[in-house]
Amino acid sequence: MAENVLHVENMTMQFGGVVAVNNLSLDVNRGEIVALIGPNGAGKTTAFNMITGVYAPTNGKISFKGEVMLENHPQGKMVKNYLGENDGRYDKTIVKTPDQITNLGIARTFQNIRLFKSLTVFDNVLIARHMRSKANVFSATFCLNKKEEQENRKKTLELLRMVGLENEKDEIASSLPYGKQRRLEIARALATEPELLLLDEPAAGMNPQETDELSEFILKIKNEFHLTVLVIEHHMELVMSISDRIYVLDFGKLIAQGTPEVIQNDPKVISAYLGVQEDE
Ligand SMILES: Nc1ncnc2c1ncn2[C@@H]1O[C@H](COP(=O)(O)OP(=O)(O)OP(=O)(O)O)[C@@H](O)[C@H]1O
Repeated sequence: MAENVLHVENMTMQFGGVVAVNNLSLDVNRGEIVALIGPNGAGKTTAFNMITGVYAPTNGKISFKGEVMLENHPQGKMVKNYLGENDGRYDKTIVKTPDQITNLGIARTFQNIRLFKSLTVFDNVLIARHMRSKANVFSATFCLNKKEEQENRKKTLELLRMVGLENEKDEIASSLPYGKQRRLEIARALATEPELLLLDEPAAGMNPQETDELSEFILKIKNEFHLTVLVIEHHMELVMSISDRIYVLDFGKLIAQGTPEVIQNDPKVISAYLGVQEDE
């Protein structure tokens, strides 16, 4: 039987009077690539922000590898103002910071590339490794744990080799072409040794050749790093070519789920996208 890695249950995020994500449930099993798609403003990034601890959900529960990782229910003013479903179903408040979630084995990239632009490719990845290892930036700077730092540097180089950025290791991050900056951002996420990788619009801003290379790259790192992947993407060709299963959000609500074939032919999905321009 498939081993569940991520289980999202009745997750709702309400900002004031806006229900950005409305009672979303989804599962991602070990080794799968699952896509979360939907028109602009459907709530995809908000869903990622809850899973990675950026926002505490207003209501609902999220488990990672069978253990409850986050749980919440309407509190304070929201008790009266809650517009979502399943009110009263959850009674615990379990919160985690993004760092704690990274340490559990979940890493993400962002819609807008977030690199240390003036640092080298090597240092960008090395800093990300410090998130995971006992040595922090302070102890690394002052060489407090030489052996561990040597190991970090070795692993950083190995990772750059695996993602095809070894030749660019001494280049300044901002000088890389766009496609390679995206690859570096993914390498930084991999440096924290995740089991679950969340990619937020990895093909945004890429040309067709870069997008094709990205599809291959995602499949390659999935296999080489034994990853489970949840990806938000507007680029339908990429989504359909790499995903095992797809969830579709519209106005915060799940409107369809299934294999790429099922989703492509679902009238609800087609109508949600009608008139909506695809971001390339
Ligand atoms: N911090 C916030 N405060 C208030 N409203 C927010 C906040 N973040 C998101 N929203 C609203 O929640 C809704 C969902 O936004 P979200 O960015 O999650 O959509 P998305 O599907 O990722 O869109 P896109 O494809 O354009 O990136 C939108 O109506 C947005 O304006």
